[in-house]
Amino acid sequence: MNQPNDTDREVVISIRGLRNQFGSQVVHDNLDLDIYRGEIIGIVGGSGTGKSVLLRTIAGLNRPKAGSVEVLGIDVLNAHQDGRADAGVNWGVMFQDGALFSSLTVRENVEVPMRTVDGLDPQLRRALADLKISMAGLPYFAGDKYPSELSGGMRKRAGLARALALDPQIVFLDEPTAGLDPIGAADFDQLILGLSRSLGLTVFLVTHDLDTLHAICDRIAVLAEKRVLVTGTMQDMLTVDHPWVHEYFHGVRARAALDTKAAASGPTKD
Ligand SMILES: Nc1ncnc2c1ncn2[C@@H]1O[C@H](COP(=O)(O)OP(=O)(O)OP(=O)(O)O)[C@@H](O)[C@H]1O
Repeated sequence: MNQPNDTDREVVISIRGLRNQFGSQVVHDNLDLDIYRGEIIGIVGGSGTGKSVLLRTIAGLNRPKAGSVEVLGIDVLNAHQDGRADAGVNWGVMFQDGALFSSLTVRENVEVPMRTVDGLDPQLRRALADLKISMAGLPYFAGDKYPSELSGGMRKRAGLARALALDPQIVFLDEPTAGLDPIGAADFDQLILGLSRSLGLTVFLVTHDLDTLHAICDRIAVLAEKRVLVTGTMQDMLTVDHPWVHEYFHGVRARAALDTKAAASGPTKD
């Protein structure tokens, strides 16, 4: 279910024939996926279908058994060290709980990736970290706080600030709205949408959150049967004849998410 102009779009992540296996458990088998520049793609699938493993594989944190993963033209599985480093600075990862270093302040956490940049003046590094902290929607004083002093939502924003540290072209977000209240989740969605549109960021978003899919995702990729079963818009998903996909996009929670979206769009004209 490709969009009509998919062939004209720049592919920034290309996955072919991916196989991930742990012991006898095959998680992905012959998985293919293309991701386009500037899009927000939501990765959905039942529990254990390998959404996080896919994220980790693309980000070079998990070595697959077979297949190819190209990010921004670099073969990340076989790139020599320099090539891998080049690709690495072009993406940032935000894990579910922010995965911050507890012994460092938020600012110091955001500065960690920046320390890989040779010759960066410490004062400038600090100022850049403060910029990322405010881009992630945190108040100015958050930079001096330790992760334990922040709410869960603020920790996620701090994790996002760190993912943005090196001005990446792609960000990987693992269930960014999990554990947030509905208002906090909606705010986070809008933050991601704003960053993607203003910076041209490509966003790879693992989520279970139907509101997020409705609110900000340009495309959705469904993981099932060890591969990407289908990709397309939310509208496309409603027509997919597969038991899990049908239940997910037509179930009670899906209807509630549709109602939320309709309410957010305001009254329709007759
Ligand atoms: N390092 C690992 N070693 C062994 N098994 C693993 C490893 N990483 C993931 N798995 C297994 O791979 C499967 C897919 O895991 P993954 O975390 O990607 O699922 P998921 O789709 O993100 O699930 P959920 O929606 O519940 O978060 C699971 O059965 C998990 O136990």
